[in-house]
Amino acid sequence: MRNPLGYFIDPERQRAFSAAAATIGFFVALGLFAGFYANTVDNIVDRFLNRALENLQAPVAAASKGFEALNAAPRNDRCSEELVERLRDASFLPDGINEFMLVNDGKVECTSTLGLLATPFELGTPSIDALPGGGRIYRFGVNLSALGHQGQYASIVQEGRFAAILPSPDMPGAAPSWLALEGLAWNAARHVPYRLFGQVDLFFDHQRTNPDGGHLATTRLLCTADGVLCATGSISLAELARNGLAWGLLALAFSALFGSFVASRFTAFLQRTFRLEARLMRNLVPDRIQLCYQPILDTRTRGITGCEVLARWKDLDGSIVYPDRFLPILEREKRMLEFTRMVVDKAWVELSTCLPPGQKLQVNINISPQNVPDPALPGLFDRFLQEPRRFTLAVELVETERMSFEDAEHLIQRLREKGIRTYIDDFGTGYSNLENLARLSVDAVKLDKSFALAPENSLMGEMLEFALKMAKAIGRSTVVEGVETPERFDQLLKLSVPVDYIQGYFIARPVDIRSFAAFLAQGNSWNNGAQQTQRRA
Ligand SMILES: Nc1nc2c(ncn2[C@@H]2O[C@@H]3COP(=O)(O)O[C@H]4[C@@H](O)[C@H](n5cnc6c(=O)[nH]c(N)nc65)O[C@@H]4COP(=O)(O)O[C@H]3[C@H]2O)c(=O)[nH]1
Repeated sequence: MRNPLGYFIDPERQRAFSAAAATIGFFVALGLFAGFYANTVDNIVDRFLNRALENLQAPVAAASKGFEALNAAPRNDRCSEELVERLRDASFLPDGINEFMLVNDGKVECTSTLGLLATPFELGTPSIDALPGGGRIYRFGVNLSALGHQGQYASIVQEGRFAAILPSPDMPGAAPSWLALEGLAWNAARHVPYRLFGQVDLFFDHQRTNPDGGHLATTRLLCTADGVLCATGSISLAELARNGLAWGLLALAFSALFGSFVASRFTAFLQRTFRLEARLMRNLVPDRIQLCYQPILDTRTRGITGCEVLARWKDLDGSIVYPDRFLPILEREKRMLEFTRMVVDKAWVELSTCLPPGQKLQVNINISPQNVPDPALPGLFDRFLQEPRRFTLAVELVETERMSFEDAEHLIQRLREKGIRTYIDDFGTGYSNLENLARLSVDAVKLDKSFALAPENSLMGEMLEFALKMAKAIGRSTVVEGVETPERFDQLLKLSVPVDYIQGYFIARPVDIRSFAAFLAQGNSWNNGAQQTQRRA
């Protein structure tokens, strides 16, 4: 079954996952910024509403007391010395910082500080807000210089005939441009709200659109516990966006940066976790090793007398990885003995169960130069050696500059004592040469496939016969690999120096154990290549 992790191997998919990670990173960062900004806005609104409420409480309390005292008296409809005195008394109540006055038909007739006015002061119609329940509120901003009060006052509130001037609530620091505020003193008993300052109707807008006082609403309301004082704040989203544009752009840029940072970390993580090396190291298990068997033809009997065991590794996505890619990694990670053990064990299981008991076969196993000095290596082949009637073993080793002659010769001797043959593989390439070959007492030489694959009249082609002669001269058996065509096959059989064994696609490609067993069962015989080719055609 395909391992789901195999999905992550493909670089295209890794890029897609990284792009998704970048998008998530971008939106998370943007969300955090937005959350932080919303929280900051929320805090600012709260701060101003609280401050507004705090600042309203003292003057409103004083005004209420004043109205109570004035309205308690029986006659209060016309100005008189006695009424002015009472206006003054109301003004001097504890915390009484207000100016009280008597208003008839929108005209101030007397005040606590000016007494009886010779000319009644017109409060003016535009300042009156009509409210549900019949209340009347004079809007702030009336110029009261004529009453002797310099500058602007926040509000004139009126109950019945009496009115009071409430100073603008003391707001330390101006509210931001995106926040409009309104303060009301709500006389619940009489259903009369006195608007004390701010933008008209915010309170009623809020009541209309947010009956439950929704937290995320663009208007917010804060009232004292007794419900008498309320401050309403309204947030202008357009103004807020304009105001926060620079921060917004910065947040976008930072979020994009963060997104690309997340993507780069995620890509690095995927590449680290799913690079071939990491995949192989985590999954070097027998189940992932696949073996192929390539037949080896004995030129004297023209029959298949042996096979080379060739390993592949099955990747997480089910694809097959060839030795040229995974062997260098296993060498680097010093896992070659473990790997060779798995190959030998698996080859034993497959060959001993799938081949008929009467089938005699030489099994050629590749080993790594890293295995050569390892004293544990010869012991790996014991199971094969217990069935000498079925299997003989040969170990193929490639010469490298890293391999010491002493170690190699020691291994060859130990293997020979156990009845195992040794082959020099890929002779003619890399580090291998005739001098080295003569010094090692191997049983056979496998000429590198580049000899057989070379065009007939090329230098390499000519060298093939020469290399065979030299190998024969020092008493080694010979194997020619890489025979792909009937012409090359025929040509090899006609050489003055006979080749002992032939291996290559012309005989058969490396195949799995079932196909190999079927191939052997056919009992093909290669009397000559042309005949074989015709038979196959
Ligand atoms: N073009 C062409 N190629 C042919 C022909 N006949 C065979 N070959 C290929 O040549 C390679 C022969 O194996 P090698 O020289 O031992 O070279 C092997 C061997 O050195 C190493 N190797 C394979 N399996 C193992 C293993 O289990 N252990 C170790 N240590 N090395 C292994 O990997 C090398 C490559 O193995 P493969 O990729 O299987 O490649 C194989 C085989 O598929 C042909 O007619 N034409």
